[in-house]
Amino acid sequence: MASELRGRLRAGFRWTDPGPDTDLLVSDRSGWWRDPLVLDELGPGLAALFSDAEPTVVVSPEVTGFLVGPLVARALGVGFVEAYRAGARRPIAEPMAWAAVPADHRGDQQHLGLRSRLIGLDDRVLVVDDWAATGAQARGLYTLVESLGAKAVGTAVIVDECDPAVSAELRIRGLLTGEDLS
Ligand SMILES: O=P(O)(O)OC[C@H]1O[C@H](OP(=O)(O)OP(=O)(O)O)[C@H](O)[C@@H]1O
Ligand SMILES: Nc1ncnc2[nH]cnc12
Repeated sequence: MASELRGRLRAGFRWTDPGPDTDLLVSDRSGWWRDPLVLDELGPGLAALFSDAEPTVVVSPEVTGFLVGPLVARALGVGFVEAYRAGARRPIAEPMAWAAVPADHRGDQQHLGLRSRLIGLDDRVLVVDDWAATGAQARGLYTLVESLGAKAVGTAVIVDECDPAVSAELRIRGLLTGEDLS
């Protein structure tokens, strides 16, 4: 099952050239969501990366994390909590906890926040996202959930292109590496 899922993820991914203003290619992940087999298998596939960790809740950053995180929560039989990027929308009128995110793969500094009543002292949090590049989102979310007394058990991503030392430090596990998509 995992190898079929990996094959579909590789087949559904494209690097896109956005034009002459930049040398950088951008990732087109839309083929993943368009493939019913990927939608069906992604949650169980990512959940299996942490079958040993007994998470009690999944936390994901907006915006692509809001798509992937609930699939994993469903597979684990646990709930899902949204982590919002500061400034991306109107303020949320409920008590929030915030943490700074170190500069990410774009070099941007951000803050991520979640509704503080949704994470408890006994929670074992699995961070889920589509991609880890520098590990900045994972690092920021660990700071955030640990500020609420919870434990961060690790981060499950579709693509892990972090330096291996960073992946090991942050307990990031992925279905694909950057090389799988080159
Ligand atoms: O490991 P890092 O350096 O933190 O990078 C990983 C983040 O980058 C992407 O987010 P992006 O800003 O492209 O937003 P998206 O959710 O809209 O795809 C991806 O979804 C991760 O959240
Ligand atoms: N979606 C993405 N998230 C993080 N790093 C990337 N590098 C290229 N595409 C990316």
